[in-house]
Amino acid sequence: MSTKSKSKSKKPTARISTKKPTAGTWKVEKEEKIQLKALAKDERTWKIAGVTFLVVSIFLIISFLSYFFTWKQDFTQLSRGSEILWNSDVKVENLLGKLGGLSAQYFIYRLFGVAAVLICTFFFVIGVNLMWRRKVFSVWRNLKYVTLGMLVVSAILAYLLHDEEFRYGGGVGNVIAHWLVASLGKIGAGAVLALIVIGYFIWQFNPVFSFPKKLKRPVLPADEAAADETMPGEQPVIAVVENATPVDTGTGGAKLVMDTAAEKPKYDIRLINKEPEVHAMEEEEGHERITVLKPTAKRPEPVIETEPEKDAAQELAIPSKIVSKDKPVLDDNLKLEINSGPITPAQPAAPAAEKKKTYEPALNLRSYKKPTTDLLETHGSEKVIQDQNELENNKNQIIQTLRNYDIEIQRISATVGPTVTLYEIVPAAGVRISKIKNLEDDIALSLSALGIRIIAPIPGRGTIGIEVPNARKSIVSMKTLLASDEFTKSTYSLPIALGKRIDNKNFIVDLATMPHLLMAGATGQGKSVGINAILVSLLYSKHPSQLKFVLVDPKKVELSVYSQIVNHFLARLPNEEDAIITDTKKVINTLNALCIEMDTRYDLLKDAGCRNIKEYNAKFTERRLNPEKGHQFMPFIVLVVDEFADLIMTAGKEVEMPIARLAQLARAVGIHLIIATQRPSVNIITGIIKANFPARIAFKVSSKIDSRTILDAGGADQLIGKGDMLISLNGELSRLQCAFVDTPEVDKVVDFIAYQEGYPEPFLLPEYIDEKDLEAGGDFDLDDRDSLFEDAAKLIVANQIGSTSLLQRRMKLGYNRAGRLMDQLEQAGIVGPNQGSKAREVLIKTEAELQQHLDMLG
Ligand SMILES: Nc1ncnc2c1ncn2[C@@H]1O[C@H](COP(=O)(O)OP(=O)(O)OP(=O)(O)O)[C@@H](O)[C@H]1O
Repeated sequence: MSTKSKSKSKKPTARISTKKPTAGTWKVEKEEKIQLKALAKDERTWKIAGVTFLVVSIFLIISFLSYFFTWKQDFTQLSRGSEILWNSDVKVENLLGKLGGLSAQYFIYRLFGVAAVLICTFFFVIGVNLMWRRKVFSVWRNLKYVTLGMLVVSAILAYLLHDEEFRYGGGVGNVIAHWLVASLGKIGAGAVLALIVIGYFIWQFNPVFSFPKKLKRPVLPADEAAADETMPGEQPVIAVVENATPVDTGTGGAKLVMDTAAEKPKYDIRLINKEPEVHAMEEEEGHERITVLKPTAKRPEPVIETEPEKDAAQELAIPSKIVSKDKPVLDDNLKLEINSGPITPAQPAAPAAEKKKTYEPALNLRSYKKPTTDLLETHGSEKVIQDQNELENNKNQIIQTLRNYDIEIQRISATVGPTVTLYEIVPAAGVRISKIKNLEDDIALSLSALGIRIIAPIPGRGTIGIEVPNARKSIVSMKTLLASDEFTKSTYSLPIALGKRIDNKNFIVDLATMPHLLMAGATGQGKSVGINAILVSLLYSKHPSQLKFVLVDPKKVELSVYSQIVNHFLARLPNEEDAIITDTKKVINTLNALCIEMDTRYDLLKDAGCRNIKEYNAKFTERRLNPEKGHQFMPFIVLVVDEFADLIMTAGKEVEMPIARLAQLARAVGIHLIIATQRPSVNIITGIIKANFPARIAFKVSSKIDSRTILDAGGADQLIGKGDMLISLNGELSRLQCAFVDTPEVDKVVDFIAYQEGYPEPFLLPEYIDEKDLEAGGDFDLDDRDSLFEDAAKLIVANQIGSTSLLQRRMKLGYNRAGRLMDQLEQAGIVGPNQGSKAREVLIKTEAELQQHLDMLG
């Protein structure tokens, strides 16, 4: 079903009684239903409900808190129950009056005691979710915790404080505690409650229990030290080295020589809050490993204390213990036992293996769940229909037709696919293949079937193939492909389930290796379904932190459904409202912004010494790249352009050039392109585009020329439509039946994702300002400074590097804007002139000086 038909079906429908209605009643009934439905859908209704829940939660918390102070005075009155509400003579002290007092008395005294305050969070969570109309917090999880928490806490408080005047555990707590004491005795009940608390803490915090033991060999590999470049807000890593002999290296750092020959450890070494550069060096004779530790300047310099054993102390350049100024100094008699267990609560001395905790990009949307296959439909029976008569008839006709042209065959076999059957023939010796190929039309005519395609020869098989459409075709459901082991267990970076081959094997490929895809097909032949199949595959396999889409949809309807997941999976330009781009001018800006993103990513890769996004992300997740230097986890970016012809017609080179540039270079940095067009003519799929899109898909096209344009081969004109397609990949042409995913299914998948918590905003692409607009701006006028001028000046002065790419990276700017800022900084006398490939000189040395300078500029 196309989107157009979908929009029709989405209109609210009124259920109309089949009884013949009288004119008056019929109208009222219909209107009422529509109004109620509309009311439920109206966002204001949701907001009002949300505010109501929030008010209830605030009401309860205030009345509960007040109750803790006023219960004594109010108790007798409140015990009379709701009757006091109507009795104006009754006065209570609770801040929220009689209703507040009654609610508090009910929840606290009758039910859960102090633990009743947890119930307020439940109303709060529902209120917030309703207000924002999405799952900001998980109601189900909250309900679990609140219920369990109230039961356990009330029971514990009732058990511990049963003699108190105030009912800390409430009625429910008392009942549970009494029952436990009656069943298990006082000690048994206490033990059970303690067990629940301890169990909860173990479950929640998973503490490490281990006996103090001596480590066999020192552990401080280079990559662990690199991992010490902690993420902002994290605990500094504590490295523990034992059994080491520190020796002066003369490099300003220190060398720790691990002496495995020593019977007992010479030194216990502990580094706290260090930021070392660690280099693993070659083994030395008699020593197991050498590690050079060199503190860097940025963090507080460690104070070094020495506690060598006996006279070895004199040889040492560095001490056996290094502690930071702002951390508590460790006990002088450091013992190895300290290593194996937690040292102090503030300094989690994790064992070496645990210390190397990797950065998990998915953790910032921790509760995100990938869509499940039950959201999708199974279309038709899925079974390939083998009609024996049809097979026999076709076989005989093929043999007969070929015989008419004096072509004898040795053998014929058939493979029945979802849409076509492949007859493979082995011709008799001496028959020229080109002869069979030339007879394509005649064979088609005599088989009186559309869509005959002759493959002569089938590469690698030494046979000639004749594909004949099946009389009854089966639909390949997306659901089957996504549920298949090939898909669920695939290790691909960007797995896409495209469809089934003629031999019914699932065709699942990695978009990351393709690395870009060109799609063509006449209208109504399955292109939109194909694009949806690709997008849905990716949505099923990737977490929002790993993938972002840039969607270009000049037709405005095809991809609009994905706008709901803008904060999960979409990228957009800063200051743009719509993430789905429909306007040609914005497409140009977006493509150029992607080029900037590509360049920035290349800079980061270069800085990290990585060749591609995979290596880079691996290094980043191992915490070997410093986010303070602009490094960040790179999600894949997939650009989808639904109607490329429209763009090329209106914008020509302005669109073609950035697309070609991206197609040439963007693969290594994880940017992949999917470009679709209805009109695969040479002025649209130009040489330069074609050269950079090695993977191409053709649905049915209207002419052989179109087929040649897209595939460099005929055949696409003979496809039978409805998702029948040819894919040219790595120089090989395969016929597939594209997976079918209907628009309502896509809706469901998108809803499933949209309902979950997303990021606060879409992934932002760098800003791109058209050079033409810049030129129009003319010379820099100090009164007309860029809004980021001051920030840029501060950044440059703080770093003392006059580099445009620094501005680009740290301020997430496009090249043009960063360049313009740099020019303005030059004209303001903050940096010197351009020095080619070298960074500009920074003329102002301190922040104070800069402030003065800026004040002077006014
Ligand atoms: N893989 C498929 N399996 C079965 N039927 C399909 C498949 N793909 C498309 N169809 C059928 O063909 C119809 C048209 O497909 P689709 O909307 O994808 O065409 P299109 O090429 O995008 O057309 P347009 O360019 O006009 O939007 C679908 O509504 C569906 O009925």
